Amino acid sequence: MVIILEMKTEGPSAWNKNYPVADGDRQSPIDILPHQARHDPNLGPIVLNYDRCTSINIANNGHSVVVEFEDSDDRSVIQGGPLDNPYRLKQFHFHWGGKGCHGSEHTVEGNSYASELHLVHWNAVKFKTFGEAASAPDGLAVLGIFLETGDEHRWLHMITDALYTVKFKGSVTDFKGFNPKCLLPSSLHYWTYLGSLTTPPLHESVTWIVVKEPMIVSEKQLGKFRTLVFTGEEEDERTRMENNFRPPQLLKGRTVRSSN
Ligand SMILES: COc1cccc(N2C=Cc3cc(S(N)(=O)=O)sc3S2(=O)=O)c1
Ligand SMILES: [Zn+2]
Repeated sequence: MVIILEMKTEGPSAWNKNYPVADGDRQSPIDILPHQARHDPNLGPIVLNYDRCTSINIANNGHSVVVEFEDSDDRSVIQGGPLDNPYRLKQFHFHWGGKGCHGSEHTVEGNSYASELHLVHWNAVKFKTFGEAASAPDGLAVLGIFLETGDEHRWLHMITDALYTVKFKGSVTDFKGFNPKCLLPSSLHYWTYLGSLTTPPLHESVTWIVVKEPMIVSEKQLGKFRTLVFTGEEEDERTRMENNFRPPQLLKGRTVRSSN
């Protein structure tokens, strides 16, 4: 008798088995309804001080491609908007779909974008380490930027040209001198709400700041993200890295505020 144990990696709908917080009251992402967002005149502009940021490496962590930053001091921070103090840039990564499909995590009136960039920052004023901040209600601030397909993005090639070096899960290569400010759209008007990490451990520790204006990238540039694989080089399988997004979660009475 042959017993075949199919060890399928379980998707977002099964996360609540190992992470009960998946069914919590402030989960992310969400569907944003602009007309139901509360315009809050007290919400100031987002201020990004990235001029002295220090990128370290680019990696494939088996879920996404991540660029890590030096965060031992306040050399690159986000502040203003809904934040009470500066939050340090730790890393950024992307979520995307399959060919021709959409892959953003947040949606706007039920509409997805092709992809979504997350710039992850932590509250080093209140917490000693990123790990401590990542599990505290006011520990993280993630700036979300939608990616829409259109013309080629003039600076995104600096990332897509490096993707072949991190094709496999667990690969890391040097990635110095990159400033993510070059990826931002011209306007930083935003929606903000209290939410969570969108992948396990799904900690409800994120003040989300979702920028309204998408950055425009070409289909060709986006296609390069799909040359990555979820699997390690030593594994037999080569599972294309795509559709690494969590679908929208219940709002559960939360208010989304709009900068204007
Ligand atoms: C102890 O907590 C830790 C320690 C190390 C890493 C993480 N993370 C895991 C998932 C995750 C998901 C993010 S998203 N898509 O909402 O922007 S950001 C992020 S993380 O903070 O890097 C948490
Ligand atoms: Zn993310």
